[in-house]
Amino acid sequence: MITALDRIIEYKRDEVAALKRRHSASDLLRTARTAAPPRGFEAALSQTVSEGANALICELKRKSPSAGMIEAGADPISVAQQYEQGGAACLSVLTDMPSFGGSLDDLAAVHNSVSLPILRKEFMIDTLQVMEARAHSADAILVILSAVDDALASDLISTANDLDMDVIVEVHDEAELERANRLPTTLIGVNNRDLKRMVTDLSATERLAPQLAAGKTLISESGISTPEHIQRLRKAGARRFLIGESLMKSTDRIQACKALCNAT
Ligand SMILES: O=C(O)c1ccccc1NCC(=O)[C@H](O)[C@H](O)COP(=O)(O)O
Repeated sequence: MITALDRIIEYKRDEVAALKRRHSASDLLRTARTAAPPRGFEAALSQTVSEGANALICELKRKSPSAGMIEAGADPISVAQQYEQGGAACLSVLTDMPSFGGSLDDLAAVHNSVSLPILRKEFMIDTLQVMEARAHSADAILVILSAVDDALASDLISTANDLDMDVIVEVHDEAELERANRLPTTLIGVNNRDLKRMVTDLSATERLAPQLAAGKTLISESGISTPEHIQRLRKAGARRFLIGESLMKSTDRIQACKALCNAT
């Protein structure tokens, strides 16, 4: 069965080939090393949790394969500022255009309008994309284990770490979590979205949370929209949450963020 992720990875190969035609690794590395210093993504999450709040990573997401159009004309600056005012610990900016309507311009605009650390949410299949992320001031990247083998995952992680960026390794099931537990990084995102059936089910976090290795930190991702969802996921041990669609659709993003930040 061909999933939405398979389709995305297919065109990502063309995008990466075009990126390689435009830039050499040494050019991108040079630009990456002169970008604004990383803001400390993982540290900001931990700081928020240590202060007793839920650490939200709030996402700019104009559309998606599962939801279709969410908000085509969303202004990245006002969305990011609303998230910041609502108490977000960090932001996530989708930079994929064909499926999510995002871009690197969004990343730059958000970076310039708020002081929160930012995840470049992209489908990483080459270390050049990591350098490109840092060159555009991203503070963290996502490594989706369904899309890469362990060798590539390790390369992506070490490239990010060399540039002082943090990494979320994303898993969907037990087999991917076993791989994530062996990788040299702390943050593990359990994605509640089943990419085959295109449905979200918070029980993914509940099932996988106890299987995180010692020293790993859980982030629950996708399908979170209410304080009751947060309360349920907190019972499974989650304190860090990646939330996109429900906040993008909210008519009052600031209040929606605050309610999720403070849910116990
Ligand atoms: O959101 C999708 O439809 C999707 C499809 C294929 C690959 C990835 C997809 N989403 C990326 C994400 O991980 C979410 O944007 C993120 O976890 C936030 O989820 P949500 O709060 O449900 O928007």
